[in-house]
Amino acid sequence: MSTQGIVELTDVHVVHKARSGGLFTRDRVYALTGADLTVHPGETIGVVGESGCGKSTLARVLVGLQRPAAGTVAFEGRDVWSMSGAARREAIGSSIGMVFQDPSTALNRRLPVRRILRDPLDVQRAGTPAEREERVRELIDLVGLPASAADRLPAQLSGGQRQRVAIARALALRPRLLVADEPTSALDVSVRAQILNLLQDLKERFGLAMVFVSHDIQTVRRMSDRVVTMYLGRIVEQAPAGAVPGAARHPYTRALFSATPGLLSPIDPIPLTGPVPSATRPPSGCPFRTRCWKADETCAAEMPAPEENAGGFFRCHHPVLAGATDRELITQTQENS
Ligand SMILES: Nc1ncnc2c1ncn2[C@@H]1O[C@H](COP(=O)(O)OP(=O)(O)OP(=O)(O)O)[C@@H](O)[C@H]1O
Repeated sequence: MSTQGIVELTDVHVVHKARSGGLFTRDRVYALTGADLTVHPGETIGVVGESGCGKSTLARVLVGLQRPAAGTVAFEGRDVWSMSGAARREAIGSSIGMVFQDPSTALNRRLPVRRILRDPLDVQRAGTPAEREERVRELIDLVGLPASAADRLPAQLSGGQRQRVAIARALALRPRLLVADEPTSALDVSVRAQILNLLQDLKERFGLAMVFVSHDIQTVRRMSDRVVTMYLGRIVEQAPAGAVPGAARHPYTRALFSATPGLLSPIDPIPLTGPVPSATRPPSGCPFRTRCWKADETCAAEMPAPEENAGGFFRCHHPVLAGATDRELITQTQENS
């Protein structure tokens, strides 16, 4: 795609101080390493990977909440971390909204919904006070809440209604991109589909781009145009969602997807053996090598360079065959173990 991205990450690294028992230690957590990602107008990117692989960190970098240790984050072509704080907040507020996992903690519990939704409009001085009131009414309607919700406190709403408020707040300033970090995982199973449908409707209605972080691979695949696979702080593959898992070349993407019931032929999943290494001491070379049935000394020596595939890329010295079936992969696994 040649259009300018809404957000563009170039070689972004995030390193945290490690904590143990609430105290900082001398260790470093390599939460994000060398991330390159461009979010184009109108597309949905799904981010998958096991717990702790850096999905939330990536989401926080994309919305300007996390300053990288190195690399650049450009919004609409402008490097946001070289801007003043006020200019950055304005650039972020006008282009990106974020929905967090748990609306109970993301919303100010002392404020009624009307105030929660007015807050971003007041901060950015968006229109006259009367226009802001009108926008609040419009937002409540947009997310399918009754008008009476305006006067309620978050605690007086259900979990699903609270997440609708959080989505309305994220949309208040008419962003071009919505970043949703596990937006349904704190909700009752019965309302998850409604929230996903709402996000999908809003995306289509306003032509929003969306970055969708989830543990639920089926949902990611259904909602997304492009799937980004993360492992231990690295983006190891990007592929068109419709082509995953068949065209995915990274063994980790294949293993993740093969463990999802209903996606591939119903045979044993490709085993992911061994523990996930610590993000404070990632393995040399390819981070996945300690769990990969194809790893050899090359994998220990160097991180694979990105290789183009199906409109995306993968980073692997020994990629799986495009289109290989589960059974072939399992056979490869057995032959190589
Ligand atoms: N503020 C922080 N201080 C120290 N370490 C952190 C901090 N935030 C994240 N980490 C660590 O960075 C790594 C990436 O965390 P992140 O939350 O981005 O992963 P994730 O894939 O979103 O995980 P999950 O799916 O469990 O939410 C993990 O090892 C995590 O423990």
